[in-house]
Amino acid sequence: MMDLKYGASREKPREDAAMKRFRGHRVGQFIHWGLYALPAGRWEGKDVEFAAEFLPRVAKIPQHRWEALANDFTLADFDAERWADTAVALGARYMTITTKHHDGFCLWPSAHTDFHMGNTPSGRDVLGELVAAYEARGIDVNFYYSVLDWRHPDWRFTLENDADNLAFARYLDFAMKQLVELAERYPSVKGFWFDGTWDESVKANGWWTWEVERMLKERIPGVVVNSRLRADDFGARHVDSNGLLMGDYESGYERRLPEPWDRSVAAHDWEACMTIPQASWGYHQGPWAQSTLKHPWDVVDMIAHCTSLGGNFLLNFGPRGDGSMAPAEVEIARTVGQWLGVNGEAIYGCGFAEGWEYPGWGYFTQDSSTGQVFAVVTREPASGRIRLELPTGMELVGLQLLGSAGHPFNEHPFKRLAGSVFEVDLGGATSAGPLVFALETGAITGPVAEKE
Ligand SMILES: COc1ccc([C@@H]2N[C@@H](C)[C@@H](O)[C@H]2O)cc1
Repeated sequence: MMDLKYGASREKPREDAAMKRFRGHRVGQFIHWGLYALPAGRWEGKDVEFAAEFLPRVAKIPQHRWEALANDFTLADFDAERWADTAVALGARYMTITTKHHDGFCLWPSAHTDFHMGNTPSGRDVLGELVAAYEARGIDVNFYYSVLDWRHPDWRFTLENDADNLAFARYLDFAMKQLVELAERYPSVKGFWFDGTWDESVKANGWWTWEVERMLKERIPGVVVNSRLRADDFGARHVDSNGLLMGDYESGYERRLPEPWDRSVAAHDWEACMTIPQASWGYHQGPWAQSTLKHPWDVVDMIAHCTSLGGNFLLNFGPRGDGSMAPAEVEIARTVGQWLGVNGEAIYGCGFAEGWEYPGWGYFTQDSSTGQVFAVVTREPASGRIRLELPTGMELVGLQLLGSAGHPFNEHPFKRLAGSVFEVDLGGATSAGPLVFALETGAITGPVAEKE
């Protein structure tokens, strides 16, 4: 083991109440909102087929023209209560909001820059309104903060000379001041989600990332910080040079999930974040994005995939430039939330089902406190039957389709094929979307058909 000053602060996952709460949430609402929602992927009449929040870079928009968008950021249709209602509709237990994205615009009236909500027509404190609205509904709020800042004169991608080092030191000081400001202004925030930390300049300053984590945890006890913030003494990111996870959960899964399904992922806490269109986090009005929206059942599959490996799933919403939520995204939220309303007991507070192999037709999840195992069938076989392989020595006593309220176990037809292998006939099971069964199991006691 190397002697690291700025490596991981712990070898094992956190087991305190705040981390257990975050872990049990399983489903979160990501929100990307900023000036980029105004052009929404279109500039000078042309659709730019790239993530909407990258427009100033991809379309090479002069800084003064990008900054002028602040004058159009009127929040005419922004209503934090309605945003929070979409999180309730989705069944999200936490929300992560972009306080500042790569363009440097701040959704709060920061004292450390002039590029913020205070210098827009409404002057409203968007973060303050969101924290109040979400927490009034019992939904935790986390802050996304981009360390990368395209606008700040002291930002550097690389550090080529002493002048770069001096400038970047000023930048890190500015960013630290903004993070202290966020912690002081919004002390009820439950987590920080850092992005924009891949450049050489940040990797060469692992000490600063270590200091940010320390400062936040000192000011907000229990606060949860993602691994993406962290670099160690040698610039190793997410996982330090001794192979230990930094931060409180691994946050490398962006628009992808662990494929193939791999139980080793369940060794630590992690979260995957996902767009609803194929590849834009900010609202993109063009058919390039709007023709690629995910189906609610694909979102359900992703939620169950993450839960089955002990991870959280953060689904992104990109509100429009006027502050309204995109209707198509709200509709997806509602459908997923209705499914969670019936089947959420297989997701919330659940995780990896130790001893159960990946079944192929969906996922096994296990309630972390009761031990109850669930079968989430997201890819129903054409045969209409699923093969249920229990851990060796166990047998299926009965199973209950969630949502079939009050029906006893063994309501559903199944038969033993051999040993701990059973077949369940899904025929006739009706439910809106993927089926979920609660499994009643027991140890094999009597003689059974020989092992297959
Ligand atoms: C270099 O490729 C990327 C891809 C996505 C990002 C940002 N991370 C996501 C969570 C969004 O904020 C996206 O803008 C940054 C750089």
